[in-house]
Amino acid sequence: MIQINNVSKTYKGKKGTVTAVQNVSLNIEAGEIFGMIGYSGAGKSTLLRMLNGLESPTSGEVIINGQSISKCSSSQLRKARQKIGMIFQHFNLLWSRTVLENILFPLEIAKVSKKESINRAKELIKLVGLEGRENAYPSELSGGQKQRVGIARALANNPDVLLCDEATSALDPETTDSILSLLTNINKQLGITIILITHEMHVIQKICQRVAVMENGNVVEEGHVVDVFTRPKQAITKKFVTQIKGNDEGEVISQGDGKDNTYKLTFKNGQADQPHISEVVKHFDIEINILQGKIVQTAEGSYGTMKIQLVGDINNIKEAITYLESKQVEVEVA
Ligand SMILES: Nc1ncnc2c1ncn2[C@@H]1O[C@H](COP(=O)(O)OP(=O)(O)OP(=O)(O)O)[C@@H](O)[C@H]1O
Repeated sequence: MIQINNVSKTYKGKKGTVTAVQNVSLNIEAGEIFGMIGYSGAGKSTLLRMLNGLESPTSGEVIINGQSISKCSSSQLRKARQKIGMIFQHFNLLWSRTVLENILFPLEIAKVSKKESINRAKELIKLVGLEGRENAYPSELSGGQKQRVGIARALANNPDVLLCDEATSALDPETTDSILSLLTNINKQLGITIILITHEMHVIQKICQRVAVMENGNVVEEGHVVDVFTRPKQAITKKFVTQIKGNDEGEVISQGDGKDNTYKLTFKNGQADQPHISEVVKHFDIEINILQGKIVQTAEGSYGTMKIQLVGDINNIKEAITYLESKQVEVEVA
């Protein structure tokens, strides 16, 4: 649905040229929640703004639903933007307008009739959970409520895509979670493709199916969230994953006996919820000492890692490992 083909963006300033985005190529599927994570200055905002033509690439092309955003005329771009909603870290609401009037604004620009606009705005107010606050001004709302107005306004023209620019960075953790749940519901109910940028791995963990990691204008790693979490390749990705998992693989339960029979198990795709360990104990004549373990929940199901010691006959241990692997549990010598 969204193709980012070899896109670069450079800015020329007094101090020379800054390359904000460098040769980025990504494909985002319809209906996905796709996250881009990186530290400040990594190029996330620039890349996101190229998706709705707020910035144009120095080279490369952005195609949404078959239409080249980077090469279309300004009138085509205005029309295309109606199908690409955007929400912002600082909400960008019109302070002199009420909640209802803020949501009506994009409908006025799209020249939708007054009656239809009011019906649509009321529907959206219900969708984002702001019933009863229609006539409040932004200054009378909490941060979470302001972002709900931002979301309703972004959805006014029934977009196919919603771009989220650090949409929860100004919110406390609880409000962040409620806004992320709202975005998940919108994605499920309306089938809207969501692309979000963030510097918080928690946001990626909570709602994204796939993630791209950005550093110095480049996408350095990309994949399904569970895969990136369980097998981060780049140093920067490992740092982000540490935000969620901590520095170790979980709580140390036992030190073991120091013998060379320790294995690391990785459970993915919902396998963390299955009783594989107790099955192994039941069916194979071996003992298992659990040394360390951790389970993490993501939008795509839970995954976990566990360090165990297998004690018993070597052939039984081999059979137990084969059994675990047949259940899609990854086993490696720790
Ligand atoms: N309009 C501009 N003119 C010049 N340089 C710019 C401009 N916009 C961004 N940059 C530079 O491009 C690089 C990437 O910035 P960008 O805002 O895309 O990063 P980011 O990952 O979104 O970071 P942040 O979260 O801090 O906004 C930075 O070095 C920034 O200074």
